[in-house]
Amino acid sequence: MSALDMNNLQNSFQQALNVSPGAVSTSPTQSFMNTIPKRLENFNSNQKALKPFSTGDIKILLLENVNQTAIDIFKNQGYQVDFYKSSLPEAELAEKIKDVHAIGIRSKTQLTEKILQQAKNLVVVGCFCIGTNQVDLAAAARLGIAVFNSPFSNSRSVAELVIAEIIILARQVGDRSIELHTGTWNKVSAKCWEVRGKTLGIIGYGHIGAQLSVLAESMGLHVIYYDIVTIMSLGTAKQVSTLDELLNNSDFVTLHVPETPETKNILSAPQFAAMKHGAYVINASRGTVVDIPALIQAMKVGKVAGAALDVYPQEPAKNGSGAFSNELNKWTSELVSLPNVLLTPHIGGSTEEAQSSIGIEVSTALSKYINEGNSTGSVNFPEVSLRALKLDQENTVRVLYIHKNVPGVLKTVNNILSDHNIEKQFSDSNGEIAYLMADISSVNQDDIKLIYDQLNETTEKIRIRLLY
Ligand SMILES: NC(=O)c1ccc[n+]([C@@H]2O[C@H](COP(=O)([O-])OP(=O)(O)OC[C@H]3O[C@@H](n4cnc5c(N)ncnc54)[C@H](O)[C@@H]3O)[C@@H](O)[C@H]2O)c1
Ligand SMILES: O=C(O)CC[C@@H](O)C(=O)O
Repeated sequence: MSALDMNNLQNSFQQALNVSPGAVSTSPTQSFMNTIPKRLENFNSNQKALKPFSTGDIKILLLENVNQTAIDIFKNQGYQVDFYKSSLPEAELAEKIKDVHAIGIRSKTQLTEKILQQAKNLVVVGCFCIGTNQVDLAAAARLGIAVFNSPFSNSRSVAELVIAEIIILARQVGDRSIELHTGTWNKVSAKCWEVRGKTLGIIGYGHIGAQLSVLAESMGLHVIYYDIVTIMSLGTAKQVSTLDELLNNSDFVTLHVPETPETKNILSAPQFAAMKHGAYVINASRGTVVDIPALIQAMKVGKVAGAALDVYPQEPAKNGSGAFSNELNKWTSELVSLPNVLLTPHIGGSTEEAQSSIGIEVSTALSKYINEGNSTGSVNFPEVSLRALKLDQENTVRVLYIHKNVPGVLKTVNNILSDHNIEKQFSDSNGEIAYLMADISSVNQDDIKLIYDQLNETTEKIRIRLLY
């Protein structure tokens, strides 16, 4: 197809884009055509650089100080990048997200259904972290918005922090350091312990729990773990069948579970009562999993001898003095007054290594989804991908059709596509939605307009994207 044809097609689809914003990504504009030589350096010689339209049209909003590696990768794709070091207040987020095609967040930004419904052009969300509880995944799927995260790039960082905290709590290093910073020399060994031979209880034996298990055993700790699924143990770690069994037998209890309705206050007064006297509690998962007022009470009576917290029910939107206060969590001043309490500002995954690999991993996944429709690794979409189109496949269009997962859709869609030459096709479903990807060859400008118009009339469509 000539560049002139592309332009004509672009213009006609631009009207479509205006009529149903976000319903279609159209052919590349002339600006895209001019950038093909540059883009080809990213692809092997005969792979076609698939773009929804001129990448200069793609707008990406990055919040919460997403790593520079991601900014570089998106800019290298030619996308427009709008970057903020912090999360945004809801009203400002609603304004900024209105016309972007992709948004990158970390753990603070809440992408509710209400916010997502206002993002008319949004096709993809990147959680530059592990947790995805901050996104209404089901609502995103219903709106045809794919969500990607980084499933384990910061697991090691969290595990190393927890190992450090086990020792710091057992030796009361935090208090000794604070005392010495203020001139007090307090050389004591009372209630200070080696960790070798002690028992670490891990609640949630996933990526982080397992990493921690190996590190803990190398320090001479015995490891037991509780999980809602049966998981093969590493080393000599043992899975226990109830949470109570873990609590009764652990000297250190650490939480590595996601934020779910079931994990809310998984440690509260009854659980603290079930613990060994003088046990230690570590939480680097989500702030909602520990009932902190109950923890404070357990510490006041000596049942819990120390605690390390990296996450909190409410956390500041950005760095700054005075940000962590009773206004945010009413028990703050009580918590900070307790001895042997180690508080960190959600830095479990905050290492150069973790943030750099997360930036690369998630930005690459988003770029592949925007440019090729590849949803492999998505946390809320069917995982669909097709091999890349080749440069010599110039009259081929890639159809991306996200639809309600109801019977009869594939028949309708294939009736539309089978009037043309379907070179390859793949579809899969996941809960309420399904995703079909098809490469249609030997098409001209009229064919593509017809395919779009016919698909756009189907009642089950959620979102259509056409890529060249
Ligand atoms: N502090 C930080 O900076 C930081 C960094 C990374 C992850 N996190 C948090 O840690 C959590 C865990 O991370 P991960 O990568 O190990 O996740 P993961 O999904 O690999 O592992 C979570 C484990 O918890 C188990 N689980 C779920 N519900 C449970 C329950 N009710 N009781 C017991 N076990 C349960 C799961 O079966 C799974 O094995 C993430 O969801 C995230 O919220 C925090
Ligand atoms: O980097 C963050 O803000 C979140 C880190 C962590 O909680 C995660 O979910 O990976």
